[in-house]
Amino acid sequence: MGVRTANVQDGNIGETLTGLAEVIHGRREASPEQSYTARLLQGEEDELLKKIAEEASEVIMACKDNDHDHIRYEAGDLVYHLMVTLERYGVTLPELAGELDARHK
Ligand SMILES: N=c1c2ncn([C@@H]3O[C@H](COP(=O)(O)OP(=O)(O)OP(=O)(O)O)[C@@H](O)[C@H]3O)c2ncn1[C@@H]1O[C@H](COP(=O)(O)O)[C@@H](O)[C@H]1O
Repeated sequence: MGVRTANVQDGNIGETLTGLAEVIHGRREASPEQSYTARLLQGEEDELLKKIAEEASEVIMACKDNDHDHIRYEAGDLVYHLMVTLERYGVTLPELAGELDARHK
């Protein structure tokens, strides 16, 4: 596990995800030597897909430890990698929102 994020304050999830999606989209044209995100977007498909499974496992382990801060940290890793995956396969956040809204009863 890496160093956990210190002094985390609540944010606005819509603004945060929208901003992060824009940064990730911009990394499509970035140098893989300089950007981890660019490597995930432009590199081997399986490297990215393996990260989803790995990060999901880390969330599960943090939950089994019932460690609040660790769950938040690993969920951040999982959401980031999921967003890179959505970018790579062309699924937008508005589209995802529509999918979730369509389920709302
Ligand atoms: N949100 C993230 C983000 N979350 C996680 N990561 C990276 O994802 C990798 C996680 O892989 P690992 O789980 O193997 O890493 P680890 O920390 O050693 O292991 P664990 O802590 O998960 O156990 C690390 O290299 C993290 O740096 C991220 N890398 C980038 N971003 C965002 O993407 C933007 C663009 O970053 P570049 O990739 O540098 O272009 C950044 O400004 C950030 O906003």
